[in-house]
Amino acid sequence: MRTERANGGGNAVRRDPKVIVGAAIIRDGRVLACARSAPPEVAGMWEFPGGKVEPGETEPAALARECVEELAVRVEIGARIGRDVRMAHGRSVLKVYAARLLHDDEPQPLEHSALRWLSATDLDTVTWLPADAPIVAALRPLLSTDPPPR
Ligand SMILES: Nc1nc2c([nH]c(=O)n2[C@H]2C[C@H](O)[C@@H](COP(=O)(O)OP(=O)(O)OP(=O)(O)O)O2)c(=O)[nH]1
Repeated sequence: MRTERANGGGNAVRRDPKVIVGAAIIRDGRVLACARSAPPEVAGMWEFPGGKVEPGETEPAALARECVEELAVRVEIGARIGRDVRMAHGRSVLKVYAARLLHDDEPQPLEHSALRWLSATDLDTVTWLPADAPIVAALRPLLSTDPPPR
């Protein structure tokens, strides 16, 4: 969907919403949650790794790039999780994809203040960014309800 806004001459111009992609990296029935370190308004809230899709970039390519930049991991991108989530009064849209780690890469918190692997029963123990709520709900059935391995 596109949004309409008037330009300086009073004509309507169409502007596509900015696409933000997130990766729900799942390993052993747990999803990787990342605590934002900035900006201050959302620091300490949890999200899926990802970011803005750059011009000319596909959504999976953007996710692969962001996972290297933020976590130093290589990932395979899978199916969409949940629906498109409109943010910022429709100026941006969040799209989350399932992902799995490749080559036994281990995520490093290069840009986040903390990382956690969450099972279905752990999902509500962190405060997610508000836009992530429908994604978290859609993710829950895909995760383990088992207690963590000892
Ligand atoms: N990565 C990510 N961003 C999310 C999620 N949920 C959510 O509301 N957002 C919002 C927070 C930010 O306003 C925006 C993503 O911006 P960002 O700053 O992480 O993106 P980026 O890495 O491309 O940013 P930049 O370096 O270009 O500034 O989307 C989520 O689960 N993952």
